Amino acid sequence: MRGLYPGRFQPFHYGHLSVVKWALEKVDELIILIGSAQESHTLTNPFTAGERIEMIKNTLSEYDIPSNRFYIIPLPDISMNSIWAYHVKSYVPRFHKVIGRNPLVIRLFKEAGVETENPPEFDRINYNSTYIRKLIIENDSRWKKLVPKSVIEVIEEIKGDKRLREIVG
Ligand SMILES: Nc1ncnc2c1ncn2[C@@H]1O[C@H](COP(=O)(O)OP(=O)(O)OP(=O)(O)O)[C@@H](O)[C@H]1O
Ligand SMILES: NC(=O)c1ccc[n+]([C@@H]2O[C@H](COP(=O)(O)O)[C@@H](O)[C@H]2O)c1
Repeated sequence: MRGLYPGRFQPFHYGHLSVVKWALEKVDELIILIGSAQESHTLTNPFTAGERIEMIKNTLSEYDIPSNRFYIIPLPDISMNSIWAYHVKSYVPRFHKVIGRNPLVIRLFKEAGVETENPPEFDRINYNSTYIRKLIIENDSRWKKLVPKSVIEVIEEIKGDKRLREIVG
């Protein structure tokens, strides 16, 4: 059984990691779909698809999750929501179930006849990328408590915190 977990992961945080661990108790393999792969250097999507791949791959390795249990696949958005689920299907290995809490994503896959499952919310107040980006912009180091060590390392290596502050102006 293979599952699909879509998200923007801007950045990948402990809530996302908890969803991945939760999903891997239900499926043999998980496809982590990095959506909006064409986006970067904006307030809501500061990191490139490649940077997000590094964050996720390094985190899963940090947590000893075997690499044969997951795929990390970036995918650009398309202009038609009505065919997005089919667009995803045509780019990734076959999957049996979609895991996620984004209502539009769930709706589009349900309409395409794909089974969906909602993971629980893991401390959504703190594990929330919008909040983490806000803390980074405000130069508030509490963001470092909300993401895995591997994510801090990637953000520091690419000077992603400085990038975000400069984008905001
Ligand atoms: N703390 C969490 N617990 C459970 N699910 C989460 C949590 N944070 C995000 N998710 C889910 O993970 C998927 C990808 O989320 P996403 O990358 O948009 O993170 P986010 O924290 O919601 O970011 P943003 O604030 O930038 O939208 C979505 O289905 C979202 O509902
Ligand atoms: N028309 C489309 O391309 C389309 C539709 C629905 C979701 N998506 C993508 O799926 C991802 C969902 O992730 P989030 O829950 O992080 O927003 C986003 O990258 C979003 O752009 C794309």
